This record gives sequence, C-alpha cells and structure tokens, in this order.
Amino acid sequence: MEQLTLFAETGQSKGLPKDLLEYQPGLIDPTTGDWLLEKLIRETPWKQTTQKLWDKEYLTPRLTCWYGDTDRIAGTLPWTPELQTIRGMVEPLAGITFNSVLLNYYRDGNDSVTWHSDKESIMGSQPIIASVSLGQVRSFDIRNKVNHKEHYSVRLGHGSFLLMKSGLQEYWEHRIAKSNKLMKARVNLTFRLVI
Ligand SMILES: O=C(O)CCC(=O)C(=O)O
Ligand SMILES: [Fe+2]
Repeated sequence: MEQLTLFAETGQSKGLPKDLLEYQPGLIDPTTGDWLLEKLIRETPWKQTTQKLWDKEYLTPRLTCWYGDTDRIAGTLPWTPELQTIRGMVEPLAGITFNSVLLNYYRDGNDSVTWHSDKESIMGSQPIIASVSLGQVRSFDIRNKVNHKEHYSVRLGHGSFLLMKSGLQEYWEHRIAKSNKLMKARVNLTFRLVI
C-alpha cells in the first residue's frame, strides 16, 4: 500500500479509502505485460473521438476502442482471446461478471482524461469497474465532487489492477492528468457491466 499517496502538497503516504478503491500491483507479470501492451497498441483499431465544450468540438486527448458482447451492446467489437483472458482474471477479484471493456491509449504525457465519473445510466448509478493498466506509470487522482479538498492519488503501475467500487462514481470524480515529464505509452482497460 506504500504506492498510495495523498497529493504532493503533503507528500504523505496514506491508504486510499478501501470502500472506494482497491489497488493491487502485479496482476500481470512485466514480461507478459510488455507483450500485451505492444500487441494492443499494434492491433487495436484505435479511434480518436471528439467532445463538445461550449459549442466547440475538441479532439479527445487519447485514443479509445470498445470491445464486448456484440449481440448485446451496439458498437462494440468482439472479444479477442487476450481480452477474454484478462476479463477472466479480473472477474473473481471484482466479484461480478463484465460484458464490455473500454480501452484507452495514452500515447504520451500530453494524453489524459479530465475529471469525470463513469455513471452513465447504461451501467446503473453505482457501477463496479475493474481497471487494468499496462505501460507507463501514471497518477490516478480522485476528488470528492462536493469538497475538492478531499482528494487522493494512486500511481497505476505496469500490470496493475484497480477496483473502482460501487460508491466511487456517485460522490467522487477521477482523472489521469497531463504531465510535463517524458511519458511513454500506456494502455488502460476498464471492464464494465452494461445493463
Ligand atoms: O486510464 C485510466 O486509468 C482511467 C480511465 C477512465 O477513467 C475511464 O476510461 O473512464
Ligand atoms: Fe473513468
């Protein structure tokens, strides 16, 4: 748990609220992780979507792709053997089954995901999301939606697993911030149950 730290202002090591998040390094060993990262980057049909802000269209600062049960969830690509295998690893840890996975590809430190919560109605208001990270270590920040002073950060390592528990999306937001430091590629997989 030493990887869990409050924001840099205190520099103090503190555990994340266990009722919200659970972090587990080393779900996938580094060698397998290297191989997977390279394969996912090369073989995934990545897309860069746009988002609208104040009537202006912006390119989303990362690449994405959805896989899942294609008969149930429109717009997803069929599961690949690798994604099925990883799904089989995270389901027992999450205690639920998943029918889709969103892949995010952060090409460098300029790629990011801004403060948000994942509570689209298609997942219910309290979804459990299982997240697997490959490649560059990046900081995953969470903050309380009402009281932004309440915040935590966890560095998501190569091959690590993060469980976003049911309370997280309702009262907390999360992000992967941009970084000025030299950052290599990172691929993150978030397994979701679309209902
Ligand atoms: O890249 C990550 O670790 C988080 C991605 C995320 O928040 C999302 O896909 O909703
Ligand atoms: Fe998210």
